Amino acid sequence: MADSLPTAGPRILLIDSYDSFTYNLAALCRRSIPGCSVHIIRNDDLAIGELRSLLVHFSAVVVGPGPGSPDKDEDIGVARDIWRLSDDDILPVFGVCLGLQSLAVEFGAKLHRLSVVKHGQISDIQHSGTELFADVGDVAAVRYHSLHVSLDGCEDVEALAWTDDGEENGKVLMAAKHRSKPFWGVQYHPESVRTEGGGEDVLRNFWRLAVAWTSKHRRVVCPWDVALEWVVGTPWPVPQFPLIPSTGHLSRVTTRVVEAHGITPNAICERLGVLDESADFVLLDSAAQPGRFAIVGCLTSSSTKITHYVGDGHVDMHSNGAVRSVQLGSSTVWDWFADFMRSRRAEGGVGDVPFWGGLVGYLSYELGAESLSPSSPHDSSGTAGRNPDVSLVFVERSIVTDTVSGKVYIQTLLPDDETWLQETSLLVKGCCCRSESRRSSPAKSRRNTTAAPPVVILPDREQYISRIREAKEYLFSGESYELCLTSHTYISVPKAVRRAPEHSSSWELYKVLRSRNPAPHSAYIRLHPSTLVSSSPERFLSYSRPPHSTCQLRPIKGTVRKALGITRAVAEQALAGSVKEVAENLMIVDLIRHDLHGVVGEDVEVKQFCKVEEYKTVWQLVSVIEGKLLSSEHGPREMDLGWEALRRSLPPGSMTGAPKKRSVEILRTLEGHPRGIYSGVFGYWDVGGGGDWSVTIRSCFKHDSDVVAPASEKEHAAEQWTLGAGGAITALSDPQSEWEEMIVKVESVIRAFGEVEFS
Ligand SMILES: C=C(O[C@@H]1C=C(C(=O)O)C=C[C@H]1O)C(=O)O
Ligand SMILES: NC(=O)CC[C@H](N)C(=O)O
Repeated sequence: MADSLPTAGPRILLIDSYDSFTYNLAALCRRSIPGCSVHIIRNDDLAIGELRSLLVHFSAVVVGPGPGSPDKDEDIGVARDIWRLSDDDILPVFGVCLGLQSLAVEFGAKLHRLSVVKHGQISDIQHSGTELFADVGDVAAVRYHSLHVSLDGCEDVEALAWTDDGEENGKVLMAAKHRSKPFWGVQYHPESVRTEGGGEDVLRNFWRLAVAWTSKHRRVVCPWDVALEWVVGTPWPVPQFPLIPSTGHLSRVTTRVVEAHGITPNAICERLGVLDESADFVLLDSAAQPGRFAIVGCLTSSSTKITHYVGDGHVDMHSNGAVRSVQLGSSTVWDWFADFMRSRRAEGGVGDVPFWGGLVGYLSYELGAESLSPSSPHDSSGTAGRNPDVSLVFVERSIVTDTVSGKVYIQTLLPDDETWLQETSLLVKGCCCRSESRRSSPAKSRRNTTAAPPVVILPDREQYISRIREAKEYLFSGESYELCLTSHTYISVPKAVRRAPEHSSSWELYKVLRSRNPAPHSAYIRLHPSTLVSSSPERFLSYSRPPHSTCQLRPIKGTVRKALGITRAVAEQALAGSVKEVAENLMIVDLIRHDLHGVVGEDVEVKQFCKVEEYKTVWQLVSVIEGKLLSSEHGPREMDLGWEALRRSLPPGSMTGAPKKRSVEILRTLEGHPRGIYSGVFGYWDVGGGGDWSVTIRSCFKHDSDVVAPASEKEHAAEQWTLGAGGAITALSDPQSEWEEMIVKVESVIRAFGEVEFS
C-alpha cells in the first residue's frame, strides 16, 4: 500500500472480462485522462452489491473487451449491472467491444453474429464528428469481434460511428451513446497499437463528456481511502510484484578470455563429455542470426538440478546422485526460484557476455497454462514417465562463445577455481585445431548397424482438419480471436545394436538438426529424464541485466516455406502483404503489449512490426516489443523483473492465441492431451539478473523411459521422440493450408532423422 500513487486526480475503475488487451486499455486511459489512477478488477471479483458502495470513490468506469457474449452472465459478469445503476449511483461509463455490446443489448439493441468476423483487421471508421468524435479526424481502427449490435427499434441508444464492410457484413455499428445516461462505447479497439485516430482522442473526449456530465449533475466523487485498495487493488501501474531485498552477499564471477575464431560449440561440447549419454548436459546455441552467443554449461556431479511437476507441492533438488525434496509450502514454484536466485547473485563478469552462470533448462507449457487456468487435478498416474514441468540446472562453470568477435569466455562462480580455468582454457584452445566427432549423421551411424529407419507417426489429417473447423466455430461465436492449434508427431528410432562405447544418439541428432535447420535459438538440453533438441527460431522473452533492465519479446506469426522462387519479395507479399498474416501477428503483438504492461507498467513500445525475417527453411513474420520499468522504479525491484515477466506471460501468447485464458481452455479440450515441453520455453536466468527464454518449437523431446519394446528385446527397442507443431487458426484460415503449414514445421525437424518411414 505504501507504493500507491498520490490520491489526487481522476480515479477510473476498469472492469476486465478476462481479456488479453486490458492493460493496453489501462495504458491508454493513463495517456488520455490526465493524472488518472486506474484500478482493474475482474468482472467476477465483486457482486454489484459489494461494488455499488465503492463507486462513489470513482470518477468513471471503463467496461473492457473480452471473449464470449454480452448476454451470458459468465462472460460479462458484474459489468452488466453497471448499466442498471439507479440515478443515485450512476456515473460515466465507457464500453469497449464486449463493453459496448453489453451497453447496447441492455437497452434493447439486437445482438448478431458477423457473417465475416473481424479479428486483428483494420477498418476505416465513419463517425458523427460529435461527442466521442468531436474534433477527431480520420479513424482507422483495429477490430477484434465476431458479434455486433444493431440499433433497429432501440430508442435509447444513438449511433456515433459505423464502418462499411460491403458485401461481407454491410454497415456495422462502431460507436454509440445512451441518449440520456452518461454511457458511451466503441466496438473497435482504441487501445490497439494499429488503431489510428480513434484512440487517445476518443478517450480524451469521453473524459471531457464525463467531466461535463459530472458537473451538470453535481455528482461528488468521495475522497479515496487506501483501505479500499484491499478490495479493488492498488492502482495500475504500480508494479504488481513485491520488493524483496536481496541477501546483500554477491559472489564474484571469474572469467578467462580466449581468442578462438571459427570454433564451434559442438567441438567444445564433445571435449566436455556430451557423448556420455548418461550425464546431464546443457547447450544453448546460436546456430544462425540473429543469435550470437552459445552457452555451454560445464556440469559436474555436484551441479544442482531442480525439477518440479505441476500440481506437486515440492521441488526436487538433485545433486551428487541424491535427491532432496523441498516442500513449497505456501509459496509458488516461481517464488521458490526467485529466492534461490536471490541468494546466488553475482557480479564482476564481462558486461557484454549475457550469461555468467545461473539457471539453465526448460519450463513446460502446462506450467504457464495451469497458473492461467487451473485444469482438473492431475490423475493418479503420478509422475512416472512424465517429463518434469520445470527442469533447471544451476550452472556454476560455463563457456560462452561469441560468434561475432570469435572470443570464448570461460567463467566460474566458484572461488579459487584457477585450476579449472587454466585447464578449460587449454581445452578450448585445443578445440580450435581438433575436429568434432565424425559420426555426424544418424543415417550414417545407422549404416554401421542393422537398425531400420525411424518411423514417423504424423497427426491424423482428418482429425486435425476437423479440429481446425471446431476452432473456427469458437472464433465465429466470439469465444476467441485466434487459436494456436497444435498436435504431436511421434518418431520412433530403432536403437543401433552395436554402439561405440561413447555414443549419444540424441547428440548426433542435435548435430544434424543444427546443420540442416540452423536456428538462432538452437539448443541441446539433456537433463535426465528429459532430453530436448531444438532448432527454435523464436525468442519469447529476454531481459537485460539491471540497472535499466529491458524486457524484449519477439513473437513470430506468419510462416511461409522456403522453396524455389520464394524470394524475399514473394515472401513479403505473402506475409507482410497479407491481411490474414498481419492480423494474426497484430493480435499477438497486442496480447504481448498487455502482458508486458502488466509487469513493467507504462513503458512498452513496439520496436518492430511485422517484418519478414529469413530462416533456413522458412520465412517468418516477426514483431519486437520492448518494455522497461520507469526510472523511478529502477533499483532492487529490477532484480526480479525478468522472472516476474516470465511468470506473468507464460505460456507464450504466440502458442495460445487471444484472449489467452479462454484460448488455453478451448485448446485444452480441442487438443485433448498435454503439450508438455513443446510450446513452453527454454533458456537461462543469469546470476547477474539477465535472462533469455526461447519458445520451444521446431524441437523434439524424449523421456528416458520412452522406449518401445521391452528391454529384453534389445534389438527391437526404439527411442520415442515427440515433436509438436501447429499454427494460428483465425477465422480466415483455410483448413488445408493450415494442415500444410503444420507439416512444413514438422518437416523442419524431421529432416534431422535422415530417411524416415511414415507409418
Ligand atoms: C505453433 C508453432 O509455431 C508458432 C506459430 C507460428 C505461425 O502460426 O505462423 C509461427 C511461430 C510460432 O509462434 C510451431 O512451430 O509448432
Ligand atoms: N473484443 C471483444 O470484446 C469481443 C467481444 C465478443 N466476444 C465478440 O467477439 O464480438
